[in-house]
Amino acid sequence: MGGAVTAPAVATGETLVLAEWFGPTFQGEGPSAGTPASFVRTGGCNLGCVFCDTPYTWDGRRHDLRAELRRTPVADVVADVLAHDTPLIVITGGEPLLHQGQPGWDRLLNALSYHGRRIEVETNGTIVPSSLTSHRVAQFNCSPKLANSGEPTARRVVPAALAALAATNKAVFKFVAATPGDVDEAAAIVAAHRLPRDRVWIMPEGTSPATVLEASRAIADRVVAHRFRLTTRLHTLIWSDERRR
Ligand SMILES: Nc1nc2[nH]cc(C(=O)O)c2c(=O)[nH]1
Ligand code: SF4
Ligand SMILES: [Mg+2]
Repeated sequence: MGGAVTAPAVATGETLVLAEWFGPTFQGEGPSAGTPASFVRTGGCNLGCVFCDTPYTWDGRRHDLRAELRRTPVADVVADVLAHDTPLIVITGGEPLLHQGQPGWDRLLNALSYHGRRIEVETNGTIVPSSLTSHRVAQFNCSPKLANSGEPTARRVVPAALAALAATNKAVFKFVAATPGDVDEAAAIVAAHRLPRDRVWIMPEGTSPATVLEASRAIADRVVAHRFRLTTRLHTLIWSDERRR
């Protein structure tokens, strides 16, 4: 037990390093696309994909992370997103599961579910979810990265994490693809890790309406051929790469 010098948990614990939180908007990607949603975007990522659309959450070479990221009281974030009055809160990043184990993470999930919000977590599928995370999260939108990310296989495909996510029965698997070959590569990962095929979504790469449409046209036939599901990026079609949309 701590002695008299131990600070009470509330003084130090219930914060998270965040890039931004925003809403109301729509969930733009995956099975819940079109659902009114608010977003909490955490700081930091354990990967560095070449196509990343949020490098300001992790890339200190291109961005001033001391300006972009802030240690934020979770109570402030919860009050703001509840006021947006959306049924869905999407926690994204960066890689949000890096924040597991911090008191602020548990507090965020507990508070949002106490208030009846559906919680989705966008994750790159390389980190095992904790039992509290698995309990509170309604859906993991798990996006294993392909070779087109520029990351080596051993960093981007972590079998134990994929297995743990699949075992929650709350994961959908969303692969970012620009070419038919990317879709085949996704299919190989699905087969190798026995991911549930009826929960696989392919999403076009792109940060503008033109590039999202171009990628969609390039991959559509191959997505059908594999009998996978296709999602678009609604927010990108509408708002391009505007932040906080
Ligand atoms: N509208 C909207 N939907 C999203 N779905 C996943 C997002 C993300 O950045 O992870 C995202 C985002 O940034 N905006
Ligand atoms: S895993 Fe996601 S947030 Fe991290 S670098 Fe890749 S695309 Fe960006
Ligand atoms: Mg985004």
